[in-house]
Amino acid sequence: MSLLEIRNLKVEFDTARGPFKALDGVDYTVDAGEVLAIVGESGSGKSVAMLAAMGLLPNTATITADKMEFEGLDLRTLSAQARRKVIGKDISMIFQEPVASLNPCFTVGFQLAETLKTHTDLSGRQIKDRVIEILTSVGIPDPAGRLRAFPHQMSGGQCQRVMIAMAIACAPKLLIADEPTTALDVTIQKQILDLLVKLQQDSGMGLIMITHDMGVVAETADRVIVQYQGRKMEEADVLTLFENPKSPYTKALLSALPENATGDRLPTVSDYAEAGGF
Ligand SMILES: Nc1ncnc2c1ncn2[C@@H]1O[C@H](COP(=O)(O)OP(=O)(O)OP(=O)(O)O)[C@@H](O)[C@H]1O
Repeated sequence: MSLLEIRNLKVEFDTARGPFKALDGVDYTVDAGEVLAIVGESGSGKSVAMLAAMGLLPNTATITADKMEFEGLDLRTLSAQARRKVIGKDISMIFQEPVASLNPCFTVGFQLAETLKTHTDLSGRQIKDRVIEILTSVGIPDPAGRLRAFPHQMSGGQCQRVMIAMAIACAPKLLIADEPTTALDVTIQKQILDLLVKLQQDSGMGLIMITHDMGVVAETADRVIVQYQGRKMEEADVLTLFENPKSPYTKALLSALPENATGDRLPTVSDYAEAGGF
């Protein structure tokens, strides 16, 4: 049984300008121990798909799917109470804006402890020990001292490490990382990616990496789904995708990498599109 299995997922938003189809019949499967990258340009529906699976879309969204299961548990029919037991514990998510994702009014230690209080039966002492242990595992120096730090007293890279710590605090079976390095400096990006891959390998959890960056795909993924305008263009293992891309859109994405620039300007995906798109 797959960890996450979604069939024919469709999401439509009710907007002031009428219905907007953000996702049109996409399938996703992730197994334990696997890294799936979902890649595509902004607006292709990468985040919407995962937010739909986690039940985090606003009620202007109409979600349908033939199947949406986590370890065989039907996510479509879960009550709010049952969902809270799964989301944040067995499935957790990190977002691209680490500083904005943390609450500025509470210390890092408090926020981490809250996650553990919500999802475990650990005592106060055990929670403190576990918080220090997790901060150590995500590479925060002087973790005991940092418990009392507020998010604004930490760098963007450190805040992202704290977000990762919160996400893995309850040893999730599936971690969804939505553009986790986009807001960070290039050197820090590499460190955070390496950390995520190490944590994934050590724990054997499934990891879904949402990204628009083919470099991130190459560094992390086992398998890749390429999305464009709410549809799946291609799915392949990472080597096949880079060596033998099938879809014109994947070829365009790869051709538009800066290292493939030949003229005096960087190529864009649309340079490779046929009239009317892909
Ligand atoms: N709450 C909403 N109401 C209306 N439209 C929405 C809503 N949330 C997302 N959308 C639209 O759905 C489409 C897909 O959005 P999504 O955030 O999944 O894109 P993405 O591929 O993750 O891109 P990005 O990397 O920019 O987040 C976009 O056109 C977006 O504007």
